[in-house]
Amino acid sequence: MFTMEKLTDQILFDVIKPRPKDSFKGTFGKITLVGGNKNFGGAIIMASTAAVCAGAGLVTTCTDPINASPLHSQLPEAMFADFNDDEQVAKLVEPATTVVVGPGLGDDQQSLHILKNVFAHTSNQQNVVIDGSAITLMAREGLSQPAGNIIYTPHQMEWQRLSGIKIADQSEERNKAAQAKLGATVVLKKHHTEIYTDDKVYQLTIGTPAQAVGGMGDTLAGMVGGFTAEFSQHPLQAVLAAVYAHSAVAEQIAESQYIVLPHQISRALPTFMKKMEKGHDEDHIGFLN
Ligand SMILES: NC(=O)C1=CN([C@@H]2O[C@H](COP(=O)(O)OP(=O)(O)OC[C@H]3O[C@@H](n4cnc5c(N)ncnc54)[C@H](OP(=O)(O)O)[C@@H]3O)[C@@H](O)[C@H]2O)[C@@H](O)CC1
Ligand SMILES: Nc1ncnc2c1ncn2[C@@H]1O[C@H](COP(=O)(O)OP(=O)(O)O)[C@@H](O)[C@H]1O
Ligand SMILES: [Mg+2]
Repeated sequence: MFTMEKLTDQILFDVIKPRPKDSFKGTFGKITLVGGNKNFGGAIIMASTAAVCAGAGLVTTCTDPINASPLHSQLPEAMFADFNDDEQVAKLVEPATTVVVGPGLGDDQQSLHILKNVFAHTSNQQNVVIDGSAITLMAREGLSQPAGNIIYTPHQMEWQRLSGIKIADQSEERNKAAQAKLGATVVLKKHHTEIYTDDKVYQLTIGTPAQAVGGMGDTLAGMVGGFTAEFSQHPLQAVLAAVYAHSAVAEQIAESQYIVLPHQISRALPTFMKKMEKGHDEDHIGFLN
């Protein structure tokens, strides 16, 4: 048996620091997100919003062209590329600090083609966040894991598809063994999300059913992408901080709302992170206040 390490707000203070004065957007990483077919444009827009609001330096969204105007009307900070243009996607994937693939990608032949193209152009220097449809497609098609520091963000059914472990059988021990085989970080999303890494298993002890809303995981994928791009010196710490911040902000919003809209978490992030950069102080009664 492994003992899960419970995450605390310390992870936020460890990761979120004042920005160096001598910096520019390139200091905070480039992120390329790929997803959002004709039906699931919202997913990649939510992921991209999370990445921008988390503070990634430059954000590019590769998606179906039908999503270009909705993307820009919500988020002019993001650049757009057509996810069907293999060459352009390759050019955007290669230099990225972090690639996020899967939110709303879909699971048809076009989605599979796009995923294979992305996987062919990642490298070991990059963080690659694999979410949603990309996990489902990998499992169904038996695709090899691409190069990179791989971070999977499955919900329990996606993890069942990827690991072969039925939801009812997803024990810490079995999950850890499956993670070790993959050699990747696995963020197993649920109430009290678990993060499986090479060395340790971490557990989130915050989070609320007010988060059980479509798009909540898309938002997390964008935050994990944003944090790993921005805080790229410590990619694992960045993943843990993103998971923690996602639910900490949600809890704060849920104090006055029955449900939390995923984009509200993203929009609250700049203010939340400003509080975190100050670290603990004597007035620190709880960062939620
Ligand atoms: N606005 C948008 O554009 C949105 C786009 N989205 C995009 O849609 C794509 C498909 O993703 P997906 O998660 O919706 O579907 P899929 O992978 O088939 O899994 C669902 C199946 O698994 C089952 N299930 C069992 N346990 C579960 C658990 N703990 N958590 C979740 N599911 C669980 C579940 O059971 P049921 O709920 O039916 O009882 C059902 O049978 C993906 O690319 C995503 O990014 C969404 O983010 C929504 C907003
Ligand atoms: N009851 C709950 N308590 C805490 N967190 C939850 C709860 N239900 C869902 N979540 C969170 O919401 C997110 C759902 O992810 P996912 O199913 O991939 O959503 P989507 O694909 O619709 O964006 C995860 O981060 C999960 O931990
Ligand atoms: Mg999801």
